[in-house]
Amino acid sequence: MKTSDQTGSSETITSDEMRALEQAAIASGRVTGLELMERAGKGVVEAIFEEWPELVKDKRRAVVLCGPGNNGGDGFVVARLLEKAGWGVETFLYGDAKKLPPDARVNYELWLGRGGVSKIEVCYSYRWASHPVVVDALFGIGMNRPLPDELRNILMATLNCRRVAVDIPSYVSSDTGDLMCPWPHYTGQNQLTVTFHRPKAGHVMADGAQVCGKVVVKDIGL
Ligand SMILES: NC(=O)C1=CN([C@@H]2O[C@H](COP(=O)(O)OP(=O)(O)OC[C@H]3O[C@@H](n4cnc5c(N)ncnc54)[C@H](O)[C@@H]3O)[C@@H](O)[C@H]2O)[C@H](O)CC1
Ligand SMILES: [K+]
Repeated sequence: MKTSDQTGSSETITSDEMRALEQAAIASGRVTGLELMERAGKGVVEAIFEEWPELVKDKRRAVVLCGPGNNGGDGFVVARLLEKAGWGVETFLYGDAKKLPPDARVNYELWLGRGGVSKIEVCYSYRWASHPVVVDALFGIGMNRPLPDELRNILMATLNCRRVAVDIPSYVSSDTGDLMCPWPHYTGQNQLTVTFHRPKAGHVMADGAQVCGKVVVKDIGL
């Protein structure tokens, strides 16, 4: 597993340490959660074009799978920035938009100004081959229980696409690298994982070291 680190250190941190850093930066007034989310989404889009430069010129199609928390919020930022770059973007939300945390809700609303959001159930019968990029923004460091079967099945159907995990694939524990659902171990190919500030243990340990594929660490100014 390669980590290309733009922040100068590949030392891993825990999800608690990451949350504490984010909260301290926000509490200091140096930055807002919304600014951190925008930087995270921008970092994901940068990493996509760095990893697959051939995608820069064409107007491509992407699917963004957004979850009920701030990882989903990052996904709505990615959707907006790709659409602004001329891509055709479809977003799907797992959960209730009305229950999104504030920063994610802002980015959900911002995205609504540019495109629709479908319920994740629509993905159950999706033809994925026509989408070169699928962004997994379902769960990040807040994942705290096994992935529901219906979400696992959707992610399994995307194995042949260029897959981009926001922060961490939604079936990997960010603190242990354990798989949070039955998942084939060989699936690191055409998988890009874009995380923020520092790699997490889940990117370099246990099964996470395989299934995270190429891990890129983006600085979000913490
Ligand atoms: N804090 C910030 O300002 C920033 C956060 N970033 C991104 O945010 C995520 C962490 O967001 P958080 O809301 O804490 O957690 P998640 O989005 O990962 O998910 C929480 C959400 O999902 C529910 N949940 C957890 N596990 C499951 C499951 N297995 N099945 C169903 N539902 C589940 C849980 O109850 C919550 O509702 C971080 O990874 C970053 O991507 C920004 O990057 C920077 C700013
Ligand atoms: K994710």
